[in-house]
Amino acid sequence: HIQGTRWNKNVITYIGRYTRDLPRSTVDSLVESAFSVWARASSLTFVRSHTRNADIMVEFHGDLYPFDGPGGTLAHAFGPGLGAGGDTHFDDDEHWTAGETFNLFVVAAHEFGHALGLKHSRNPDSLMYPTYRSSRPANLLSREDVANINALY
Ligand SMILES: COc1ccc(S(=O)(=O)[C@H](CC(=O)O)C(F)F)cc1
Ligand SMILES: [Zn+2]
Ligand SMILES: [Zn+2]
Repeated sequence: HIQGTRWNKNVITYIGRYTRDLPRSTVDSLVESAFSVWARASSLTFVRSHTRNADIMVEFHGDLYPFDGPGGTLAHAFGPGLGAGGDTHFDDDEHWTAGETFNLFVVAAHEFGHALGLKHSRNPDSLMYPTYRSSRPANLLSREDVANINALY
């Protein structure tokens, strides 16, 4: 993945595609909530765009461009940059839910961390810890996550 360092702006646009697992309105609200996790903790704002030249393209892919079937890699994201930079893809071979496994909000919040330039954390309490756990605390971000996004922006 093209791992950039950071976006050189604070207003970041995104445009979303959909999965058959959930209603479109649910995907919209889970994606928006996942962005707001980072917006609340930083000086960043996220604006949904309706033109294809958004910074972050949120996609679901599986069949044509398979990830690895159910389980394994759930999603991946490109680091900040032009073109594919920031784009975030979810494995549509997973079962995406608004509740248990796999929770789209939790996975999206983690991926958007990568799309903003964050790497993995070794702290199991951090959102940026590389392992998915459905039982997430209410406050998704650890103090380390908040410190890391503010060190970058
Ligand atoms: C908490 O959010 C996630 C945890 C683990 C993953 S993952 O298992 O898909 C991970 C991909 C990633 O760290 O983004 C693995 F390397 F494939 C995605 C989101
Ligand atoms: Zn992809
Ligand atoms: Zn990750």
